Amino acid sequence: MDRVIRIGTRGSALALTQTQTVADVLERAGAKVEIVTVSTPGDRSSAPIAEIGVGVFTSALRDALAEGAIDVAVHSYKDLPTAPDRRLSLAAVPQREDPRDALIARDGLTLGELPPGSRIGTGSPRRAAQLRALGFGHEIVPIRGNVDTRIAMVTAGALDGVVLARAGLSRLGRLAEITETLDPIQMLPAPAQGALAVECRVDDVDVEHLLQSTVDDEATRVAVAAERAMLAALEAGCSAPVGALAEVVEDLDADDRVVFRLSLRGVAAAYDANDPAVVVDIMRASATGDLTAGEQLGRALAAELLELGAGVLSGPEA
Ligand SMILES: NCc1[nH]cc(CCC(=O)O)c1CC(=O)O
Repeated sequence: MDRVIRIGTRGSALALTQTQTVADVLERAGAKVEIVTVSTPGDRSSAPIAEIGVGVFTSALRDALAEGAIDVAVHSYKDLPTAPDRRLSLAAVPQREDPRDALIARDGLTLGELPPGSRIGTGSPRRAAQLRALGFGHEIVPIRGNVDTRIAMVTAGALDGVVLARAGLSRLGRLAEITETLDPIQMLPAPAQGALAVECRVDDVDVEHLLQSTVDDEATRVAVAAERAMLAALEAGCSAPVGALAEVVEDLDADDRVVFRLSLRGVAAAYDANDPAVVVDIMRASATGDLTAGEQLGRALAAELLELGAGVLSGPEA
């Protein structure tokens, strides 16, 4: 392909590094690329995400792509709304980084070592609900800002710890500051955490084929599809807490032959109808299914979580 492929990204350090990894793969495949920074309302506002809505980081990038200002958009997959954008093709999902959350705390401490009343910063209802459910008696402090800003709150002593995606810390070269990587048994990550979504225009078949043949990772795509199907089936149009993690695992079939299956774990909250931030209980469930039926597995797990009581709690008079 002779044309220069313009790859659009947000301007944060995190977005720029993850976009560079996609640009590197394309360049190694012989393509000519150029990185274009697009400013989004999510970058300009410091209001809580629950107020400004999902899609604040991704819709400006999607519009720029659909309008032809860029040819490829690289998103943090977990920031993409579940509703498809018919103007675009999700051409590639690169190999995922470690999807787990991580704690950066004062004095090298882990969650269990931080005393009751310790101030833990997170802006994520999912992380807040799971932190509370651990029963350590920590105070959850709502925060926003980029990764550097959040870590600085611990360094400056305003917080005892912050919980962040390990993948983001890895991409920014800050893994050494992690004091505990949180086991998914305690803290299930956001659906698609650690994964990127690489989009092009739906009619740009040259770029679509290039992305599919160079950047896409089949195992990641399958796992993330299951997690996102679970999320979509649980979504009631608010940013209520949902966590999910799908992994390809080895299993034995009836004849003791090794087969690969998809394991999916999920967590969802029962929350107040008037205020999704008021979480009354959280439910966990898990299931294993066929590698080719990830989305079905995701929907089945969502149904199980709803059965257990996840979702909007109706008031006594409702
Ligand atoms: N919510 C913002 C966001 N979107 C993607 C990442 C990290 C990288 C990733 O999960 O792919 C982060 C920061 C964080 O949650 O700590």
